Amino acid sequence: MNWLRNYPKQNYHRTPHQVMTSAVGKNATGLVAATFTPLTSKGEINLAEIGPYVDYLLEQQGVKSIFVNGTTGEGMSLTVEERKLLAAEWCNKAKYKMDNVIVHVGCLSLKDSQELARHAGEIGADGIAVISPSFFKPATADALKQFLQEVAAVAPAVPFYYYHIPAVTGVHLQSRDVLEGIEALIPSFRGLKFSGSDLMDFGQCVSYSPPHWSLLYGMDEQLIGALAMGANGAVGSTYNYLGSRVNKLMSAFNEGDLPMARTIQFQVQDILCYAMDLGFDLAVNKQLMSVVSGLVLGPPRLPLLLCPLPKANSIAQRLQQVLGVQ
Ligand SMILES: CC(=O)N[C@@H]([C@@H](O)[C@H](O)[C@H](O)CO)[C@@H](O)CC(=O)C(=O)O
Repeated sequence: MNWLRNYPKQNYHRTPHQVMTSAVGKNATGLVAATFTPLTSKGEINLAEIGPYVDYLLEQQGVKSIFVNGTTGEGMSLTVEERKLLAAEWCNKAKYKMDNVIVHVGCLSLKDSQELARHAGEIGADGIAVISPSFFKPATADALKQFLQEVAAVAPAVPFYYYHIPAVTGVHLQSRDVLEGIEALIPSFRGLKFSGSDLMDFGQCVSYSPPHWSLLYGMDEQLIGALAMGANGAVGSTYNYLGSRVNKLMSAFNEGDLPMARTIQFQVQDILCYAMDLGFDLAVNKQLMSVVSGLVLGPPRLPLLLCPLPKANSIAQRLQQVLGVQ
């Protein structure tokens, strides 16, 4: 009995971690790196670094799916034109190599979101994701669903994901309310990227979801909790440089080796606690990725400020110490 909220009961008997194939495209599962956007030292997008970035993720981290132009990619700080050029280059370089390229197309303007969604369909993206508008915020889940529906409608053949990240958008609508009846509005709807800490809301989303949706979790520090709730995969910034270790966490979890999965989760937490004590934001995260990977990712875009190198070096050192422990 669902006594938490008064939702109509669904009877999907969903098997955790398994996603059925769907009529529209393929679903994203497993580990997905939310990519940083390479910029030149002058702050222009640096497309030349994208090919090496894709190869780094595949060869050094064993990460086969990416989520581009999202929060980590500073998507909301880029122009529509820049986002198109970046999305096209990520798709081009990942083609035949990666499993999934999901392009985040959310904007404050519905028209801009539609333009990016249409473009993502044209360049062969495997999926699109949309965040809630956050300046004028939707008053209700229905208002948000109308916005999502209008974006999805211009790219009906592209799998669509709703992207929930309340700490950044300030939109605290329950995702479960957003999912209610959504496939009737958006036939291409294929899942949720949930970057919130409310595991009860996430659990209710899993409980409601049909087997052909993917439920992807986005708070890297507590992934194991979401896996226990039935997440099909994870999207996050730290998988850029911790992907190889977190792949082991996922395998351990799937094999029922909870002590191992927990050990790795605690290692991720150790690194993040260390970083947070020093002050951890996207600018620090981006610099850390440059230090760890050797990729030239450049500065963040204003209003974010460049992270001093010694700070990123110090976190990278901690990361090496922690990863040295098997
Ligand atoms: C607020 C934020 O940036 N969250 C990250 C996490 O990966 C986050 O960096 C990590 O859990 C460390 O706190 C992702 O959820 C963001 C993300 O997937 C994206 O870039 O779209």
